[in-house]
Amino acid sequence: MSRLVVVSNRIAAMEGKKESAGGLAVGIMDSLKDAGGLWFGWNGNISEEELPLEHHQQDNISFAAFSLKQSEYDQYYLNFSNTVIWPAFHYRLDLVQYQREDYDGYCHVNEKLARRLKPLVKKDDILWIHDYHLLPFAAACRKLGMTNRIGFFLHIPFPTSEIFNALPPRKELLEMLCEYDLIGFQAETDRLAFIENLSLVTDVEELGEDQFSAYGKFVTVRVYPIGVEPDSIRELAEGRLPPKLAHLRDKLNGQLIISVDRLDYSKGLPERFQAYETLLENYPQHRGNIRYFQIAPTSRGDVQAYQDIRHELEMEAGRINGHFSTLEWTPLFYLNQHYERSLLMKIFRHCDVGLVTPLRDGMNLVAKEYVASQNPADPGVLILSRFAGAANELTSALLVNPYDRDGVASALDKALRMPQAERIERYKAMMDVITKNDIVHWRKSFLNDLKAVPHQLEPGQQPLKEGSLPKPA
Ligand SMILES: O=P(O)(O)OC[C@H]1O[C@H](O[C@H]2O[C@H](CO)[C@@H](O)[C@H](O)[C@H]2O)[C@H](O)[C@@H](O)[C@@H]1O
Ligand SMILES: O=c1ccn([C@@H]2O[C@H](COP(=O)(O)OP(=O)(O)O)[C@@H](O)[C@H]2O)c(=O)[nH]1
Repeated sequence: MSRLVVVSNRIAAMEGKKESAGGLAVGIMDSLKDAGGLWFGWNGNISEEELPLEHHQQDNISFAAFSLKQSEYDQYYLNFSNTVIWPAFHYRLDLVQYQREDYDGYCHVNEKLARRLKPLVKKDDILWIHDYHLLPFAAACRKLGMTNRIGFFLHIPFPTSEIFNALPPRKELLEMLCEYDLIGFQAETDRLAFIENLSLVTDVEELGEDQFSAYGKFVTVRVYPIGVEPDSIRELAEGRLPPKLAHLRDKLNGQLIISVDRLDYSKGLPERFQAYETLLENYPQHRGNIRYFQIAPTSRGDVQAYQDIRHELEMEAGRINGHFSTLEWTPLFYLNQHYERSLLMKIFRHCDVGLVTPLRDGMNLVAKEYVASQNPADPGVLILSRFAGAANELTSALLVNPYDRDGVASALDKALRMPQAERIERYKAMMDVITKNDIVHWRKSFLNDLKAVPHQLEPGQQPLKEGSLPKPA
């Protein structure tokens, strides 16, 4: 029987390791728990020695984890993935710092990982590759003669051509992506942007619904919005708050606003703090009666732009508290630390407003988790950015433009005053979508399609010739 092999840069923490805060690891873990299989990815360690893969079994999931050399971590992860692709794909060309050797290092790591994975893969295994670190992975596998079905899911947005054209290796990246049998995106806008970009660099023949031929390859391109596990979130959320937090909850009178994000410039944190400040300025009746908690664990702290955003936020939080605090009241709690996900779901349930306002986001699982954690009889209100993938599904949230601080302040005021009947109605509409498009639906629809779509290498076809991956002209 064919096995599922998942490859992603970030994997869920193995026993005894620090948990990583990111939607990709959460989503894949939830999805693999059910299907079982092999999960191949980075163990988070740097080592100059070429260490054997770290193997570990957890229920029906086998983990195989590699470490990276310092130069690989720098070029593949920090520089090309997180200082070129991540900012560009989140529409921040001003933060892109491209160097040709980083792109070479990125392709080199992809080729090396494909070589390390190959001995673990059986002929009829199905490979599911995740996210922007691994755009060239299928091309690297094909070069090694691997004929398995290989699918790819992009967790972040795919930019339109005005942005994508600025990337020097844009043609090579698109050509390598066409080595996948199936490419999945979070939203229709991402899918359309990919097809538009592809059509600008090569002849694309439309073969049928969502199916294209380009560079002599068949590729199917569809949308699969990632979901959550609503039942397990509800169970976690219903559990008891740890005594210290329960005590704090009892002490805090008034309404609570919560935000949880990796500390990332794409999440719109300074803009959000300023919107909260506008709320306190323009709606003084809330002063002394509300508290805003921002949980923001450090992420990618070795990248300069992430250090800059951290300093900016510290200053903003200090400024707002300095301006509005009284002896009895602190308006903003900024917690720059990671919280266990099981605890977050309980915290969500006790908060009246979930404030999720990224400037761009592939999906944003926190938005779905906040809703799924609520008490159906007395739910809180979700305020959600129009620019998060989740806004395509959670249309009953209060949708806002995160750049419009007056608009966000007004939505906060509305949320804090919303009658129970309206909160219940909006919650029910969102739960219907969250339940229908849950994580099982995401996994099953992607994998069923991957098994059915036209395959790159039908029997008799020759794999790609040996040689290096295409380089920029
Ligand atoms: O692995 P890191 O560099 O520490 O970063 C954490 C993850 O961040 C990104 O998550 C995305 O995937 C989520 C689930 O699909 C989605 O909801 C969110 O909008 C995305 O930003 C990144 O894409 C992952 O690769 C990282 O592991
Ligand atoms: O301190 C934290 C912060 C976040 N998360 C989890 O990390 C994921 C973040 O995913 P999301 O899609 O919102 O954004 P990403 O970080 O992947 O861009 C969610 O499941 C959060 O519950 C967590 O467990 N602890």
